[in-house]
Amino acid sequence: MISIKELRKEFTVEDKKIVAVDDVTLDIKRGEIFGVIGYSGAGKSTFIRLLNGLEQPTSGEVFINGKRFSHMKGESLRQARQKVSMIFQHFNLLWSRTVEENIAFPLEIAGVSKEERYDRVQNLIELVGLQGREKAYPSQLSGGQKQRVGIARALANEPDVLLGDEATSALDPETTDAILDLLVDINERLGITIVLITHEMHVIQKICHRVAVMEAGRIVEMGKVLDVFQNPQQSVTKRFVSQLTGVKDTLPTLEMLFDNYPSGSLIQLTFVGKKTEEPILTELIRNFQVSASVVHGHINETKDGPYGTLIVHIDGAESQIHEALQFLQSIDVKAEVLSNE
Ligand SMILES: Nc1ncnc2c1ncn2[C@@H]1O[C@H](COP(=O)(O)OP(=O)(O)OP(=O)(O)O)[C@@H](O)[C@H]1O
Repeated sequence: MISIKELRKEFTVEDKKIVAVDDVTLDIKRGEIFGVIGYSGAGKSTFIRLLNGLEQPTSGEVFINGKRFSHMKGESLRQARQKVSMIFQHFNLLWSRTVEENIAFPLEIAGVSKEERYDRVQNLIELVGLQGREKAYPSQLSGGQKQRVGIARALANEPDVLLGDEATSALDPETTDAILDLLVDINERLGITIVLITHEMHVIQKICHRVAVMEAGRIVEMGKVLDVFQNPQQSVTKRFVSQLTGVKDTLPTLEMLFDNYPSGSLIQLTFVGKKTEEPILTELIRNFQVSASVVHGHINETKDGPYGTLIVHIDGAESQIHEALQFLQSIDVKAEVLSNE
C-alpha cells in the first residue's frame, strides 16, 4: 500500500546540514494502523510530511498504491493528495466556517456538486458523531469535537490513507481515548490505512497494529506492537515501554528493595495474551520451594491482546530460583533478573 524506499530529507540551516529523515525504508500494509513513535526532534513530522507531499525528499521514494508519490508536481500531486489526507494536533479548522462548512471545504475544492456535498457531509457528520452540531463554529466546540470535524474533513474525499500528526496530543486522556476509538472504528468500517506519528506510547498501545521507533531520523526498531513491547531492543524503545508499564516510576522503590532484601532475586516478568490471566505465581510457589511476593504489577490492553509486567521478589535456594526461572522460560514468560547496578 505505502512503500517507502531509502527516504532521506536534509535541511540546511546557516550552512549546517541537518538530516531530519535518514535512509528510511518500510512498507505499510493496506488497512493497517501503523504508528511511528519518537521523542521531539526525531524527524516524525518531516517523515509524515514526506508521505503527503508537503515536503519533497532529498533522495529516496514514496509509493502509494503503486504510484510514485514523491517528486510529483502540479496537478498530478494535487490529485494524488486527495487520496492521502491528514489530521493535525491543533485541528487546523477554518474559524469563520461552521462544522458542516469546514467538512464541505475539500469537496468544494474537488468540484463536487452542491447536492452531493450535502449528502456526503451529512454522512460524515453521522460517522464522527457530530449530529446536532452542524451549525456550530469551531470556537463553540470542545477539543474532541474539533478533532471530530478534522477527521470528517479528512475523510471527505474518500482517501485511501489517513495521516495523523500528533492527532490526540492536545486532548485530555478521556477525549484521547474517544478519538482513538473513532479512528479504530473508521479503520474497520472503511478499511482505510492509518499512519500516526506520536510521542505517546498510549496511542501506539491502544490502536496500532505495528510500530516503528524513530530516533535521529532513523527507524531504529519496528515490529508488531506486542512483540516490541515484550522484547524492546533499543534503549529508546525500552524508555518508551517503561513509560507505559510504570516500571520507571517504581525504580526508587526497587533501590530500597535491593537494600531491604539482600537475598533472593528481583525478577521482571513480561507476558502477553492469555498468560496475563494465568496464575503463574501460584504455580511457581507450588512447584518450587521459593517464596514470591509482588513488588509491582501492570497490565495494558493492546490491539492484539493484553500485555503484562510484574516485578516479583523471589527467595529460596539458588538452585530452586534457577529452576523457577527455567520453568518461566518454558511457558514463554520473559523473566529478567533485575540488578541494582
Ligand atoms: N523546515 C525545516 N528547516 C530546517 N530544519 C528543520 C525543518 N523541519 C525540521 N527541521 C529539523 O529536522 C529535525 C527533525 O524535526 P521534526 O520536526 O521532523 O522532528 P519531530 O520528531 O517531529 O519533533 P517535534 O515533535 O518536536 O516536531 C529537527 O532537528 C528539526 O530542527
